[in-house]
Amino acid sequence: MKTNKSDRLGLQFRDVNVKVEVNHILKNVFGGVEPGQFMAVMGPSGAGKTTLMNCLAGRSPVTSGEITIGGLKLTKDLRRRVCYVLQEDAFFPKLTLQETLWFVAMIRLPEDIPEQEKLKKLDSLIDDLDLRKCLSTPMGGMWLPGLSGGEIKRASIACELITDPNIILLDEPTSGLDYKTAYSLIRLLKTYASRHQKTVVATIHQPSSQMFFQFDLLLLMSGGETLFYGPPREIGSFFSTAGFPIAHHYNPADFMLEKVKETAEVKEKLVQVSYDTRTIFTPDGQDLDHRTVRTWNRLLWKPKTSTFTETNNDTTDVEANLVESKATSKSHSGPKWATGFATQYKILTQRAFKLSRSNMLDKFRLFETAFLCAMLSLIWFQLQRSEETLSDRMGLIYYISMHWGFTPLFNAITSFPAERVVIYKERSSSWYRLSAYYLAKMTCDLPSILVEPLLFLTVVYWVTGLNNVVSFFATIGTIFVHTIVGQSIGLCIGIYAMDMSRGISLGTICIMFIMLIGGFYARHLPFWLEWAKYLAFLHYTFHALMYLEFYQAADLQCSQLTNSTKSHFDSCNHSNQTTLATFPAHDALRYYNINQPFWQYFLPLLAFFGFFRVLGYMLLRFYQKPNKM
Ligand SMILES: Nc1ncnc2c1ncn2[C@@H]1O[C@H](COP(=O)(O)OP(=O)(O)OP(=O)(O)O)[C@@H](O)[C@H]1O
Repeated sequence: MKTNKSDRLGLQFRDVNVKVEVNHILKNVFGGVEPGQFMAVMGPSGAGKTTLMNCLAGRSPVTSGEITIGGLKLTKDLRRRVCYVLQEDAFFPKLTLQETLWFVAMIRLPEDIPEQEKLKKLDSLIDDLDLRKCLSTPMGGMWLPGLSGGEIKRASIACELITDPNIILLDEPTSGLDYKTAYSLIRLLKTYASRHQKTVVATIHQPSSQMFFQFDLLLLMSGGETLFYGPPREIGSFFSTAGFPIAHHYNPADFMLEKVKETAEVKEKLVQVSYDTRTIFTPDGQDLDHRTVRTWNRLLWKPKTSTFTETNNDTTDVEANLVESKATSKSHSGPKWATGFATQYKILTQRAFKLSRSNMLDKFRLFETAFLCAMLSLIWFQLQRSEETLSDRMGLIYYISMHWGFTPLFNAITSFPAERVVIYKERSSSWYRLSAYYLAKMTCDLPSILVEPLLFLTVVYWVTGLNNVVSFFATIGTIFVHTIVGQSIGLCIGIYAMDMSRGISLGTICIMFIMLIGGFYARHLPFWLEWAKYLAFLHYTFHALMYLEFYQAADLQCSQLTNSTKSHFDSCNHSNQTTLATFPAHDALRYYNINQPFWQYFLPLLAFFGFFRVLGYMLLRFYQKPNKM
């Protein structure tokens, strides 16, 4: 990969303050890194490392201070030149590394780059990050074995490097890795930074001494302040000045982290020395002028006893960079997303299909459907068309409505929190439009949620002896819409709860409410609760299916009457026939108070579908919005 001068952008920050209410989290933090350099940010827990990284990435606002890239103030446009690899790696466990990287390349690289070129770029990145041998391994997760910790971390880095950013920020890239893997990751990043002239900043916890001296620069923080900023080899003289010389055999990283965590007096002494030894070096002896890149570049700690004075680039180079980077920044102020809506939709749909293919062919779910078919067929086998079996017929129809409304509702509640972390990460980095993701998800969920009711109805409808062919197809159509409504409500609950157990509790309340007022258990609700049935989608489906069952259906047999019993149907009571008396099926509709035409039950279902789909989108957009600049 060729690197031209304008691709070389350094990162500088000074007087960075972050206050949250009364907490002063960052206090006048400053530092800088040049292209080709690797700066490690270290400090004890709570020192403010992550807060600083969030600010440098433009994901958290600073209360005061300045962050510049190549001499330009960090703006939304320039943020695109910065990538941020988070500590948590969030991937879909079932996708292979190849599928994951392919998705990232296709969605994050600009539309005008031909696919072949995108794949070439990806190929060279795979080699740079040594990922070739595990391309066909699943990403893996808690329940699915997959990539190793080091490979996952390199995959996370690859997902960010694909866009060729100038500044690479990494939050604890080595945490959870063993010594050897951590060391080789740092070596790999350092080689990458110097080969491609990238600026790398990473927070690091407890590096080995071998790793410690790999860093070009070290920013040591404590209590939100910068204690030391300079090359790691200078840390010894910093601590010596403070009266805490580092023993030869000691790992300097361990030593400094232990020291800053010691007593309040030790910490105070270090802060004091930090201020006393702080000098700002300008090679030509000019007064410090923070407004120029020249001084930014030379803003280094210089312990008074130290001979350290040099940084990597000479001044003229940096100035040249500034001019070129300004031009580059203008040329990069394009649209917010690398790809258009149609491409995003296509790529997201392909990924969602890959993810849902296992659901569609899930043996357990197919077995569940087969078992249910068998149970219902046995219980309601070839129901007689008679007055006596009316309530059985109604029970069967209510069960079908309940099952195909509540199963997708529950599946959707649990499906969304499972992908929340991945979607959150991708949206935070503006990989795609929310609308493209939402539409793709809707499209891909359809086959997987419609296949099972189709199989189920094809068997159960005929085995139990429901109405006729026309009614069969209308029933399938109604159940499809009903299933999608159930899934839409489940999605809303899942998005709102964003947590599996909260979602399940909310879902259970919702299901109980819908079930009880749906029209089967209580045909006559108290007058003050009558309105509530209109909120239950099950009410409409149940009535629509009842309508389809008794509309233009064959007559039903009357009950055997005695002198003391009466039928619910006039035709039976007035019949002179002693055997085989029948009544018209539409009398059953009247008996159950189903007096509206079919469309009056069906249209509200469509309205439910539209309402909950829009609500789900709104919740994602405004209620579960990722943090952005
Ligand atoms: N939104 C917030 N409101 C109040 N305090 C906060 C907030 N965010 C962070 N802090 C506090 O600021 C301090 C710095 O947090 P930060 O996460 O940056 O530390 P860190 O150095 O990254 O720690 P670790 O190494 O444990 O991840 C902590 O004491 C933390 O409790």
